[in-house]
Amino acid sequence: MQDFHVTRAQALLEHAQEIVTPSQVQAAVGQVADVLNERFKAPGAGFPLVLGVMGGAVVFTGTLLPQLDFPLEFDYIHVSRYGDDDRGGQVVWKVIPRQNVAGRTIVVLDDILDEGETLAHVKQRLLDMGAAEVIIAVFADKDIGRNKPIVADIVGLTLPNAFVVGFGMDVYGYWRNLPGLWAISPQDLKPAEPELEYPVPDAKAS
Ligand SMILES: O=P(O)(O)OC[C@H]1O[C@H](OP(=O)(O)OP(=O)(O)O)[C@H](O)[C@@H]1O
Ligand SMILES: Nc1nc2[nH]cnc2c(=O)[nH]1
Repeated sequence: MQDFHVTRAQALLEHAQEIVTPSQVQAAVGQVADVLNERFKAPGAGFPLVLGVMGGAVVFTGTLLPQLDFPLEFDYIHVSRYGDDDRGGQVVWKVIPRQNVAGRTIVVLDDILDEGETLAHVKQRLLDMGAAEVIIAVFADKDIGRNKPIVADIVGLTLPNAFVVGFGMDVYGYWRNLPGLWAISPQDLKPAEPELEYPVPDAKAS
């Protein structure tokens, strides 16, 4: 069983292409830190609650936090839309915000803004809970060639429209630990579900 995972993980990486080197990754995180430090350096800029969106943001969050030089409070939320798949589905909350967010400035950290469904949902939930301001900072924004339901306030780097792994991002649970970013070969992604030609009859009717 363990051999199966090792072989599968290695095969996925063998066909993948490195698109962002580890040093480019670090430079992008540094840029996000600079923008946040500038934003919160002024006296009276506030005491933000920084929320990392687990699990993908774990590496981005851990790399960024020590580069922030202003007083902050940290916690995490856990939301998933992809699970172990390479396509998004419903947004599933695993850990909701535990700190009181009412009246606070919240900085949300996530690894990637892809179709934007996850962060649009997160932002709306925080605003519904009374957050005064929600600043969205993402390590990467994917260029998907169409409008998204949310725009990030701070972006480390922009990625081409490919399924990427590394720096916290996984493919089928593998390779969150890579220090650079790799584009998975389309041949290794699951084929799309075929469109149904006929509607499935409702089992409860009849
Ligand atoms: O913009 P979207 O299309 O909504 O996708 C972006 C989300 O997808 C990833 O999470 P995922 O659901 O894969 O969970 P994970 O963080 O545990 O990997 C990533 O961490 C973002 O939160
Ligand atoms: N690993 C990974 N997770 C994602 N979630 C949304 N887009 C992506 C992606 O390109 N890679």
